[in-house]
Amino acid sequence: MQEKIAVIGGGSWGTALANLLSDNNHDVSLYVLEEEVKESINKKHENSIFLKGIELNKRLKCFLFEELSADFDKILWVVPTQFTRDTLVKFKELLNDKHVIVATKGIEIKHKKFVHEIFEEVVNVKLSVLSGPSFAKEVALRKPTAVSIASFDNSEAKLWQRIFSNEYFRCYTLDDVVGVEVGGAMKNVIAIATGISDGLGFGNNARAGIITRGLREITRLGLKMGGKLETFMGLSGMGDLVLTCTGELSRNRTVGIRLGKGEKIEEITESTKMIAEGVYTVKAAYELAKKLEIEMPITEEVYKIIYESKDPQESFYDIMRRPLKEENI
Ligand SMILES: NC(=O)c1ccc[n+]([C@@H]2O[C@H](COP(=O)([O-])OP(=O)(O)OC[C@H]3O[C@@H](n4cnc5c(N)ncnc54)[C@H](O)[C@@H]3O)[C@@H](O)[C@H]2O)c1
Ligand SMILES: O=P(O)(O)OC[C@H](O)CO
Repeated sequence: MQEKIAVIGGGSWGTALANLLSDNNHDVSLYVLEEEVKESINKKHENSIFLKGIELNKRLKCFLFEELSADFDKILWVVPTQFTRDTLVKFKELLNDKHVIVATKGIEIKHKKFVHEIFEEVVNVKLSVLSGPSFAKEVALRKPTAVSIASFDNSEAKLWQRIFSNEYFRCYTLDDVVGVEVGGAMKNVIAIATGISDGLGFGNNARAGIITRGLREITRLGLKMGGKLETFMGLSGMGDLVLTCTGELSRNRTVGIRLGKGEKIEEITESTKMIAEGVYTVKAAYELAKKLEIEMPITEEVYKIIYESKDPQESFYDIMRRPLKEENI
């Protein structure tokens, strides 16, 4: 069935998903912040700022945020985490009671909330989340991709599964919103760590060690937050972690490589309009781990490298020199 869908957030991921939904013959309106993004999509069928060089479905229409109306009952949210609360407050009246799916990944620094928690605080909607190993560029190029869609209400997850799935995009449903969100947010932090390791010239052994011990940290936090163990072994857990820690398209991994090679975080973030969510999530996660008394040594060192200018090499040897322990605790 053809659906009328508003996509809010015209970065690379919002654009790629709006394009996918247009491929699925839905009537899609993409709402963006930047006038130049609107112009570029409507006139050239390309997002020349955030997804340069990829031809988009010609049926996709683009509008500015302020043009959003109450005319939609299905909404895809792809605004980066740190801007989600303020943007949501602006659109609150238009979103209440609607079917909303969130594809944003991260933890809010100010309130240390995951994105579904921000929604729960600000609006009253039927909420689902979409996450998993999915680089925007590959989805926009229609390369095969598999993701998770989670909702507290199984019929909502099934609704979005039908809307999104096609021959190049396969969606699996589950009920573990918390587990999916923790995996999606925290893999960005661990990807920065593997990038730093590679930037320092450490090898494959180090990268595999960080991925595996990183999954342990993610699982520890996720279980404490109420997520389910099996979710961390799935697409939004291990799947996205492996992709982001090893894929050359990852912005988070790239930030890490540049840090490992000695660049300062300010020069890295100022050099691009794209958002590497892990840079912000790590601060929230570091503080959350302290509050919840969870051991997260990789997260802690990434935090210190970014926010306390700690020498990356020293960080890695500090991780290695910790008291020895059993693996499965
Ligand atoms: N790009 C990917 O491959 C990918 C894949 C899966 C999930 N995600 C997640 O999707 C979310 C959106 O990221 P993206 O990759 O589409 O963005 P992006 O990095 O490509 O672009 C930056 C986005 O930030 C927006 N922005 C900047 N300032 C803003 C403000 N003040 N208020 C509101 N919006 C503002 C821009 O309009 C733009 O949409 C992130 O949580 C990201 O982790 C991205
Ligand atoms: O480019 P990154 O590091 O933001 O990762 C993008 C996606 O989250 C990968 O699933």
